[in-house]
Amino acid sequence: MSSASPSWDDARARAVSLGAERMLPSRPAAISEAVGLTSAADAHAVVSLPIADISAMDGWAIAGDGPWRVGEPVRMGADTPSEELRPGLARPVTTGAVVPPGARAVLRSEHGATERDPAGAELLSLNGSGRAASDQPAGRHIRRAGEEITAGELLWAAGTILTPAHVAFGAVAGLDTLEVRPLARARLVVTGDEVITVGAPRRGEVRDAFTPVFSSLLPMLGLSLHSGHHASDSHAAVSEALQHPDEAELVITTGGTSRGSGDWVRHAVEDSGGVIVVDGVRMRPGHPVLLARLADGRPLLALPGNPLAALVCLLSFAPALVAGMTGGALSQLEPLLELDVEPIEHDTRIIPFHRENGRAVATSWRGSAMLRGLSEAEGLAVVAPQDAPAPTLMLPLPWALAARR
Ligand SMILES: Nc1nc2c(c(=O)[nH]1)N[C@H]1C(S)=C(S)[C@@H](COP(=O)(O)OP(=O)(O)OC[C@H]3O[C@@H](n4cnc5c(N)ncnc54)[C@H](O)[C@@H]3O)O[C@H]1N2
Ligand code: MOO
Repeated sequence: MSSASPSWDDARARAVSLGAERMLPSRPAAISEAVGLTSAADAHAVVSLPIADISAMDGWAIAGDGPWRVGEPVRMGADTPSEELRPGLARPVTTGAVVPPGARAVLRSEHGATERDPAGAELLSLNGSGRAASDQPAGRHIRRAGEEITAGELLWAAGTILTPAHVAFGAVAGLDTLEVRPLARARLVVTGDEVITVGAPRRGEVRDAFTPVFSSLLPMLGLSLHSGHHASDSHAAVSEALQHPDEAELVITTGGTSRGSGDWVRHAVEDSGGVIVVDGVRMRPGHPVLLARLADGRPLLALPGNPLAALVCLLSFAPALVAGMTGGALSQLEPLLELDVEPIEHDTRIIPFHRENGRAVATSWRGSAMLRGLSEAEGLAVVAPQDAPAPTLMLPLPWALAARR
């Protein structure tokens, strides 16, 4: 970490700007493929919801006062009733059926009873519970056309990350294709001569913590894993890995960020014509993290090798890069009340926490090489430094909801 290292907040803002230099091009996508992508344009309802006045209950559309003479059932589908329902008439409807013009209300099936008159016509009257409920004021159980949204109204704004709820809403409002920005593809470069990828490590080795999780973790952050590489701890190997041309829009490295004899990322960036944009961050863990613009213009997020530090930095800065690349912004973090952690002087502390009896408790397993605390965590507490006091915030874990039942 150099003396010019930014605060955690400043580094996140710089990551957004770095990403915005390489905004992803937009493309049309089928709505069924849009969850997790970013909307590149404002989206508008094609139809009003509901599209017509429809019944909210199974029962009868009624006009005037009862008893009512019962006509043909209204059928579901595009063949909608056009004939005026005159006072004294009723037509059976199911939930969602278009009510005929002239209908005053829908009488739900529990509240009416039918019988045949001597001439064989079907007559509908309120039954006991219908009379007790006095349930037929005008408009009762009719969902009015456009009561949720009208055709042409905004569904969501450009820059929105599309959730299953957006996609379901867009589908019922008549959309088939959306203009989106796709997931940015990341090239992952894991460095370290001691890092092994299978089996139990021997003394002096460590098992790679990152390769097994990045392919599923990156999509939770708006990225996809384009390719994974393992580079040994040499200037040549790390330089080659950083300069390798491919379709990835950004590069993520792990390890080799500090200033030891085996740490080559900083040199490899600079010697190949890249520019370090953030040289360490005033945060613990994770202070050696780097952000750079590679010689070919692609952003680089260089994560420290210690596993907790690396994942904390990934969760801190990858969403910021993605926000920049997709024309979005970082959302405000929620305050995390009642967490008892001492701030430190200059650095933001980021600590996994879980809840015990409803209270947030910081993990004891908070060492930057430890994953034990993170594996039990519900979120990360972001504790502002003493020299810039601010409320403790919660950085969500993207997998936390999926881990609950
Ligand atoms: N003289 C100093 N030494 C260190 C400082 C410092 O400020 N001055 N900072 C320490 C901190 S904090 C961190 S974090 C690390 C960052 O180091 P690097 O990014 O250079 O990472 P490495 O040295 O390559 O590895 C650190 C540690 O993590 C293990 N590791 C690496 N890759 C993996 C992997 N894929 N899976 C699991 N574990 C991994 C590696 O074996 C080391 O134990 O620097 C400190 N030193
Ligand atoms: O900053 Mo290091 O990342 O504490 O482990």
